[in-house]
Amino acid sequence: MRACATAKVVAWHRALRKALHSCAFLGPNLPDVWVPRENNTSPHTLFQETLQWDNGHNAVILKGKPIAKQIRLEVADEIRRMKSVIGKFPRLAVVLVGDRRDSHTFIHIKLKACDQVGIETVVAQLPEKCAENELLDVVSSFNDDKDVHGIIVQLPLPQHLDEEKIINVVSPEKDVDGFHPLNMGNLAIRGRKPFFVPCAPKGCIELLLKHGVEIKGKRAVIIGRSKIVGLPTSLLLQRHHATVSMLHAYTKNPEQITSEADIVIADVGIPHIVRGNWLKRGTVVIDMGTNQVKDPSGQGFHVTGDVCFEEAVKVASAITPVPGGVGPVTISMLLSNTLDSAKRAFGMV
Ligand SMILES: NC(=O)C1=CN([C@@H]2O[C@H](COP(=O)(O)OP(=O)(O)OC[C@H]3O[C@@H](n4cnc5c(N)ncnc54)[C@H](OP(=O)(O)O)[C@@H]3O)[C@@H](O)[C@H]2O)C=CC1
Ligand SMILES: Nc1nc(=O)c2c([nH]1)NC[C@@H]1CN(c3ccc(C(=O)N[C@@H](CCC(=O)O)C(=O)O)cc3)C=[N+]21
Repeated sequence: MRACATAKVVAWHRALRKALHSCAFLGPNLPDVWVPRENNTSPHTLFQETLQWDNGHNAVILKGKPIAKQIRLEVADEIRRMKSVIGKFPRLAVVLVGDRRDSHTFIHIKLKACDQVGIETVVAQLPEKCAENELLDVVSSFNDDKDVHGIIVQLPLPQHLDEEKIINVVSPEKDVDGFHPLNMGNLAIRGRKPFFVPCAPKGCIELLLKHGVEIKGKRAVIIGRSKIVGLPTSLLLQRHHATVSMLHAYTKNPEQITSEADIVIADVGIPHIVRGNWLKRGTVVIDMGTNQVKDPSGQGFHVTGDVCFEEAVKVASAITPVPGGVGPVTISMLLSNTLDSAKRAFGMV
């Protein structure tokens, strides 16, 4: 009886592997130099729009939405086949503490995207003043739940909670954010493969590659060194053989350093801190900033980047918009990481 059941499972897995064979891109994916997905049916020009100025300057607008959409279609397709062959699907656990309006917005975007591709979600919402042990227990219970394949703890956490302690408790094999020190450490060491690479940096590299921007040998400057974006982006760019400089709050004359860069990546969280005169003519600008600022009317909010787009677009050869640049690709990478995790749990890779 047991042998028969085992044979059936093996047959399922074989069938699923076969069914997935044509879609190689979503497996655990960190060669030393990360290549873009194989399903490259659309030339990168389809994702672009070029703005032309009277003085002959052109700037390509590096749109993220079409890239994000393509990834989502591919993820959805894999999940559909997974469901039909083995009757299983990925599940993501989302932990949200407190009531920050930006965290609520980001979680809403993530849950909606999961729903669209067939990833089931389970949300644990804790009050702002929750005890650290309460949060640790929630994370541990998701670690122990074999039907949960990915866990994210939305950051930042309220001040009284020790962020590092919480991140350390997330199982590295379910850490679809890629923030656990084991995953970050393996990303930092050349030749090693983390289970997961953080989503925003992955989105940034995907965007550059899909738009045909050469990284190897280029001078990249990252403004900001956070564990979510700046640090892992620097590690990924180094895997692609860029020469990377990191700028931070104590950097003197940042504009002088950025003006020597071929690629400038902003991850500060200060609206429009990067001005046109910080940039070399022809540079490529990736704006990771997603800052919610009040509308002039005082009624609502809108999202703006760390780069003064109106100035930068007149100098750069290519630039991401905010919104509609890296953000949507980041979300697609979360979907892709969650699918990878489920495939690993189901023995599909
Ligand atoms: N598009 C996407 O997918 C994502 C976007 N974001 C966005 O990125 C932005 C940054 O977020 P996050 O990384 O979490 O922020 P953090 O606050 O964690 O990090 C900000 C970084 O900016 C540096 N910094 C602060 N002030 C200056 C300054 N005047 N000059 C140079 N560097 C400075 C800090 O330096 P120091 O280390 O010295 O303090 C720090 O390293 C936010 O707008 C966020 O919403 C975040 C994640 C994903
Ligand atoms: N554990 C954890 N993981 C994260 O990945 C994480 C986090 N905490 N805390 C906050 C930051 C921020 N972040 C973004 C995700 C999507 C957009 C995004 O989709 N932006 C849209 C617009 C968003 C809007 O309209 O508000 C865009 O740029 O077009 C932006 C930013 C992930 N983060």
